[in-house]
Amino acid sequence: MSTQREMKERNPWHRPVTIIITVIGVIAIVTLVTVLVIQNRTIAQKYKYGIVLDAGSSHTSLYIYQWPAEKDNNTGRVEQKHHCQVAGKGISSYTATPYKAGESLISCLKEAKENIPQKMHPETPLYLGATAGMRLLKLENSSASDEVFKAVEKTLRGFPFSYQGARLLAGQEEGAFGWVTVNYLDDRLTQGLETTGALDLGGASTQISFVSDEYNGSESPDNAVSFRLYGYDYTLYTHSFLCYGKDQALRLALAHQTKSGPTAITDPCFHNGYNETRHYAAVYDSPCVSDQKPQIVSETFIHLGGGNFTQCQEVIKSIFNFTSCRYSRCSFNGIFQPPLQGQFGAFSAYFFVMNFLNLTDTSVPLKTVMQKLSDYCATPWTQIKKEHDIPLKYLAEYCFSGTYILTLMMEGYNFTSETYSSIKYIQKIKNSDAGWTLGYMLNLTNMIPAEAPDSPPLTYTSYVSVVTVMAILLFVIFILILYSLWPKFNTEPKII
Ligand SMILES: Nc1ncnc2c1ncn2[C@@H]1O[C@H](COP(=O)(O)OP(=O)(O)O)[C@@H](O)[C@H]1O
Ligand SMILES: [Ca+2]
Repeated sequence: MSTQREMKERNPWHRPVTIIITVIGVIAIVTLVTVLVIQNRTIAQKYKYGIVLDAGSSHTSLYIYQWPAEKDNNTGRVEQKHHCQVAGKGISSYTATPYKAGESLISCLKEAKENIPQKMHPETPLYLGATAGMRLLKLENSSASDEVFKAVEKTLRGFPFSYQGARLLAGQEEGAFGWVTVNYLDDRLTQGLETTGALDLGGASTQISFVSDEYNGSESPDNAVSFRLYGYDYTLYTHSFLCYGKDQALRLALAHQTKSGPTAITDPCFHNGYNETRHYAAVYDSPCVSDQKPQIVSETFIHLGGGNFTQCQEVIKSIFNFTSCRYSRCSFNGIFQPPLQGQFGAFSAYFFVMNFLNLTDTSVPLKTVMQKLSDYCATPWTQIKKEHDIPLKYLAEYCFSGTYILTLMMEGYNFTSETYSSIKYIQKIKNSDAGWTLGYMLNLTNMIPAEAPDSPPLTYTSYVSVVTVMAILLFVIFILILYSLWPKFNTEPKII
């Protein structure tokens, strides 16, 4: 009995005061860690938003981006939250009724209102950028393009967002912002890693953008875009070929085949059995081909399919001009291009077309890719129609588009069977679409700083772990000190 009492008295853990201190200590640590975690999480859950409308030649898309509010103006990841495809054609097709170009955007803007918390609407920037369709319209009829912009602006101003303007993007901007998007999403810019080139194929224009050690902007300065991003300097080579998007390239190919004004053509880029009557006026209704219009023999011609990949390649080659180059080297049409360098991301129509054709795997030898495409082009139209349930207008064009893509890359840009594997067909990177819109918004909101921002030395997880471990350690030390002093505490009451 007395030994038990002695032991109890010697062991401080049996004293109520020790138990109370321990409980208080544990509560303190739990509270500290909980406060840390909750405090940080509440901030991280608050988002800011931005909206960009991509008014392309074939259609308009609305993108909503979001980023954590406290990482504003910092390296915080901006990501795509929502995408809405506007019904109908691109805004440049509404020349006869410009107000309808504005109206066409309403349903996507309403969707945007639903996808962004109401209290954030007034501080959400809203941008519209128009590309090659509007570039062509401006060339053709500049007052019509002004009317379309006015109509679109009127609609955009009618929404509660912070309207930042609707404008025509220059080809260099379209190429450069596509490059920024790809490299931002791949996290190459903050790290100063070797960048990825960007290949964008639209309906009316196509862009190529990459960094080459052999290009500093002195030769053909129009192709240079210089940036300082996160403390690293870049001089980008970029070029946008107007009329070489896949829809205008098809017009160029048709124009080449109807030079003499025939009543029928057998087009090797369309399937055997394909047979459509086309109006000369419709084919030549674009500034890309209007000057090549033959003296009209008849109003229409019959467009027949020949289904021959090799001959299709020859037709497509003839829409490129390789004869003149006043620089050290050129891609085509006398446009300077430095040697290709590094990896490339090929997006928008590059992806749609190659994905449809099941040809996105670039580790497959180019010869095999060409053989598969050749087989596809040689498949009769009746069989193609049976095998695929998509609108016939699009279905008919995949042989042409696939052949155009390979010819543009190999003959136009000078990729080889060796460098073909440096191309990756991409649609999205980490859930955000590859395209110029994200880069455009990052630039206009100053979200990519020129200098590397001062980042906290620890990541969030390491920070919480260090604080927790330190708190526990301090508590243990405190208890040990208390324990070592305990005999003194105990002796006095014993004497009494
Ligand atoms: N699912 C798809 N399959 C094939 N082509 C597509 C698909 N979706 C979009 N496209 C094509 O991608 C191109 C997009 O071009 P767009 O951005 O509208 O023009 P631009 O960039 O020249 O202004 C168009 O040729 C359009 O037909
Ligand atoms: Ca586009």
